[in-house]
Amino acid sequence: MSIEVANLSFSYGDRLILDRINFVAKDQELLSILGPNGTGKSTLFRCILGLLSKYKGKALLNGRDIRKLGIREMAQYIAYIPQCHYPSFNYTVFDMVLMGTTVQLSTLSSPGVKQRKLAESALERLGILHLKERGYTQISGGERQLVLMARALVQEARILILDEPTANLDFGNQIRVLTQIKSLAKEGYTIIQSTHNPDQTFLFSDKVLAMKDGKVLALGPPCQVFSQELIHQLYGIDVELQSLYDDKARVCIPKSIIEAGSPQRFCS
Ligand SMILES: Nc1ncnc2c1ncn2[C@@H]1O[C@H](COP(=O)(O)OP(=O)(O)OP(=O)(O)O)[C@@H](O)[C@H]1O
Repeated sequence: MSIEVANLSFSYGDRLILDRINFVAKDQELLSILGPNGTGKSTLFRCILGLLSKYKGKALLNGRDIRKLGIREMAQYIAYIPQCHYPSFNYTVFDMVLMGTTVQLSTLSSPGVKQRKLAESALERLGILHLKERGYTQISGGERQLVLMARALVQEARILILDEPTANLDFGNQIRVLTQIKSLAKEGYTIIQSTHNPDQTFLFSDKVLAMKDGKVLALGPPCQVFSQELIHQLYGIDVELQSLYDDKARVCIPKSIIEAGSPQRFCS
């Protein structure tokens, strides 16, 4: 399954937010979108999902205009995890996940043994089976994010669009979730995520789209895209980019902090 965005531009009123965005995400690919706050990442997702439809250019799913897909068809292909999610009712975690299976069911039928097993195994895969009977509104923000991830998995859509999936997670869960996301891509999913962490983006992504002020600054494999200049362009921060483990990892070290550090703090 592929998502292609071609010359997509979008404005809120007369304020241009997205300016001729182009990229393709294919199956077995984890594409990470990196860019400062307010640069248009969520807006881009909302355009791709057809939640904002008055854009110029194209957003295509396997060559088809996504705006022409019905809601049900869309849910069969694309699962979306937004940045924030506030349910109005305190469903149990298990029911929240089970709701993700409804797209597989015909009208008026309810989830059965197969769907319940799917929900259990998704909770297990993400290490949150112990939360199963808890109320969704009574768990932490990070735990909720993991539940939404489980719900996206049981939807069995082959394209995942994830808006900052690790934003509220502790370091261990960030790595666990990114590892799961990466392994889903290897299994054949097409995954597009937004992120604010350059080091993790380098480590986990197959492709990176760097954007600022609604424009694409760079697009390509992390080893080609990542540079000190790019980080400076994106965030206005001077970094030293340290390459580790035969360039399997690159770590951004803010120069100003190192240069200003006292001998005591840095134990030298
Ligand atoms: N409904 C709206 N009406 C008008 N402007 C909006 C609306 N939603 C977002 N914006 C503006 O559009 C721009 C892009 O917002 P968007 O949420 O897409 O950025 P983002 O890159 O996802 O940011 P972040 O990393 O902080 O989540 C911002 O300047 C934002 O203030």
